[in-house]
Amino acid sequence: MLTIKNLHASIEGTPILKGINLEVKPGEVHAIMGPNGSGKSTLASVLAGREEYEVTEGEVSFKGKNLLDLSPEDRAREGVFLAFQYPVEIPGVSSTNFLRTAVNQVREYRGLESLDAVKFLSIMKEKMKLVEIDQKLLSRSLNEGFSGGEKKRNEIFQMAMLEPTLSILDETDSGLDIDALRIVSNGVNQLKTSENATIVVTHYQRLLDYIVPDFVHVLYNGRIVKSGTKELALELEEKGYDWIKEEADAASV
Ligand SMILES: Nc1ncnc2c1ncn2[C@@H]1O[C@H](COP(=O)(O)OP(=O)(O)OP(=O)(O)O)[C@@H](O)[C@H]1O
Repeated sequence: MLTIKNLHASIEGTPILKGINLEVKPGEVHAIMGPNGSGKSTLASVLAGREEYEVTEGEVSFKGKNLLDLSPEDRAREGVFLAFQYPVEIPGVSSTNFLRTAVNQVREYRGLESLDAVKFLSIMKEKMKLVEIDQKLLSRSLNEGFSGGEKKRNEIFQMAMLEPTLSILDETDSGLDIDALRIVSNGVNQLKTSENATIVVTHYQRLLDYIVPDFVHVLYNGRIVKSGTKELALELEEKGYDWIKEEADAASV
């Protein structure tokens, strides 16, 4: 579904991603871990098409198309969803209106008919249960004044509504209380099918007890320097990153 080959990307002339290779197949969950500043959010942003980043080398194919050729909007329409590390506030636009527009745009792109208000609200009610989100929150301006945890929960609610093929969750666990972590993770798990895939960027092994990954990758200095199964996350929790940094630094000399 997603094939990343030798991806290099820079921001303001500074190289951040220095040759990422990754293959994600339908039905898989991949966790990306790694020290602060290693490039995890940059990778998520480059995949979503954020324009501050310049891809200087490499290829990304998504469902057989060249992802890098598509605008951020078309990537979303194709089914790429990025849950932000810091969700943006959009004053004056209610979550409900924002989502109805987004959902209908995606449906139009996929050749499906638009949802009228009644149908939209009934789907919304069903998905609200999934992430236990309050209706009151959704009638407020998008993310405006939402607590950190409410923003994250709302991101997963948006994901539930948009039914993406590839979801990229950038530190969705940060700022969540213990119950919210469980609720958000349950939501992600229930949205999992054999056709879609998830990339979870996280610092904490704890999240991976809930969202169990098929693969864990360690990003360091703009490259994936180690990949393994969920046991790798446990090993990192126990041993930290120094041993991986040493291995990677020794290999690059
Ligand atoms: N405008 C910029 N100019 C130069 N360097 C930048 C710029 N924006 C980001 N960076 C650098 O890019 C590197 C990668 O950042 P990124 O946010 O992708 O890391 P991360 O792995 O997600 O980190 P964290 O775990 O702290 O969230 C960091 O060293 C950061 O300082």
